[in-house]
Amino acid sequence: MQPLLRLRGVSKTYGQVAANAAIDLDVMPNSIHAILGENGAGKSTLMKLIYGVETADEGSMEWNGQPVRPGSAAEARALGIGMVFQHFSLFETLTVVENIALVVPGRKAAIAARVRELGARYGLEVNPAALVHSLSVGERQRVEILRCLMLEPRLLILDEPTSVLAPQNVELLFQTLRRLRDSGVSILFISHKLEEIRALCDRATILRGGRVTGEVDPRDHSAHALATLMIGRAMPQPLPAEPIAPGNALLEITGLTCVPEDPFGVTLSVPSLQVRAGEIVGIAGVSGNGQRELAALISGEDRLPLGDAIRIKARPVGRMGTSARRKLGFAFVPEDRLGRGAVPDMSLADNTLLTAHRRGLVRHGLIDRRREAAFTKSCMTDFDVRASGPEAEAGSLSGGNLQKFIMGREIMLEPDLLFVAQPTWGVDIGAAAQIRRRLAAMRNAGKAILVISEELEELFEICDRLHVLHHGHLSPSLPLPETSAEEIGEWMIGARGANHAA
Ligand SMILES: Nc1ncnc2c1ncn2[C@@H]1O[C@H](COP(=O)(O)OP(=O)(O)OP(=O)(O)O)[C@@H](O)[C@H]1O
Repeated sequence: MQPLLRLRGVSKTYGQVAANAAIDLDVMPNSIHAILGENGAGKSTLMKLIYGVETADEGSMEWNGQPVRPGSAAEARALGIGMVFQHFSLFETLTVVENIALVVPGRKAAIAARVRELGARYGLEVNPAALVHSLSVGERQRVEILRCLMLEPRLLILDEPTSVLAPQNVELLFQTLRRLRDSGVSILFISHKLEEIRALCDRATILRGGRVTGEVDPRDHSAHALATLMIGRAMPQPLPAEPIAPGNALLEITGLTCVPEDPFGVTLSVPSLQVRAGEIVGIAGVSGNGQRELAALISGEDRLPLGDAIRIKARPVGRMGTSARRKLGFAFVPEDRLGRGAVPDMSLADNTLLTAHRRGLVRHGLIDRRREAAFTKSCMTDFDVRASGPEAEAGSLSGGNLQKFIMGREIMLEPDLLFVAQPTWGVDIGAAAQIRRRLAAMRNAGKAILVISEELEELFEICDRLHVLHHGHLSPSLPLPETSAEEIGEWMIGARGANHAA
């Protein structure tokens, strides 16, 4: 059978980095084909070459047996290739429909109707009239997927589409993808979740250091075997939590209710949340249930009219900005890596300075470049951030490497209280295990950590207690390991607690 897409000897170099080296790839019709590899292995680069947003230095591409060389995304779309990016490409100040109308022809009312119809059919519900900046990361991803589906592609490229979807939506998406495959659409699927790949894909190409190192049917291999093929070494083991008695509450939220100014925002109600020294507390829940609003209030990006509802180290901080809170020994990693976590067109060294300037990197009002470089380098070494050096632009890093850098930078500040949203989003499984070990080590050393994550397994691995956020309401504290995943799942869908009783 003729492949739908055939690549031969495709290479792409950025400066010194061979992001793709002599890649051969055949994507068959009616196939869901995974691309596997560690952070920085070259997966996104390869997809960008296929989608025409980057140009290969060498090699050939055939589409249905015909040589092609898409020079832009529009040309790729005209061929029938669609792509959902890892980093969102939506305009924040436009509505969902307006964003879609930029690439999908038709009247806005008709587009809105299709958004609703496709959303309901595929479990990708989103309000067509909502402004994108008011949407959670998960909801934005839904918009990106919907926009692609509307163009009825023959090949759909999905770069980590499930990283921000709730488990039940992942299953719905998979049903969608299988249906698409059966109707003649092939799918290129990038994910770090190996069980997902085994459940969904019929082919997997493995990349390491920009080269193809294997091609397998993932259904014939265990997740462990796939991981070993991918990273070429054994996985780090979880660090056990030491039995220590938690100390003082370093973060306390009591009786917080907050109605957002944004009409599409979520109203928050947090009766009680405490994070004490020597414990990791998790907040589970499906994205879009108030995580963004809660994170902004805890970090200080949004402020409260009265300070009292949120306390850090017993000080009311509700009216304080982020830098005043950081001065108290607080650090945080926002979920939006490229928007709030890092400035893409600044070097890693300068991005270090954004939050680490207090650690002796600025003296007498002058930046100490040597110390700045040293701090950045040790962050890169410690957290295995693969990039050319401290001068690399943040935006040139692969998604997972940028996440490792931001996590590393904040952990290296040695805060007493660390707050992280989606700590391992987009990070490969080896590096994710490493990050969880670092968080566990901080806890064992008596630090207080609050983690928002959509990955229940991750929360179960590292947390002492969990809360669940549903429709903006925070559940009571649920101890681990006594609480089952099923019980948490019930809180997540509102089958327990106040929302249920109402
Ligand atoms: N625009 C760019 N400028 C410089 N280097 C780049 C650029 N884009 C990618 N690279 C480098 O090419 C390599 C491959 O990156 P790529 O994003 O393709 O990796 P990936 O496998 O998709 O990783 P991840 O799983 O973290 O998303 C990395 O070393 C990255 O730093």
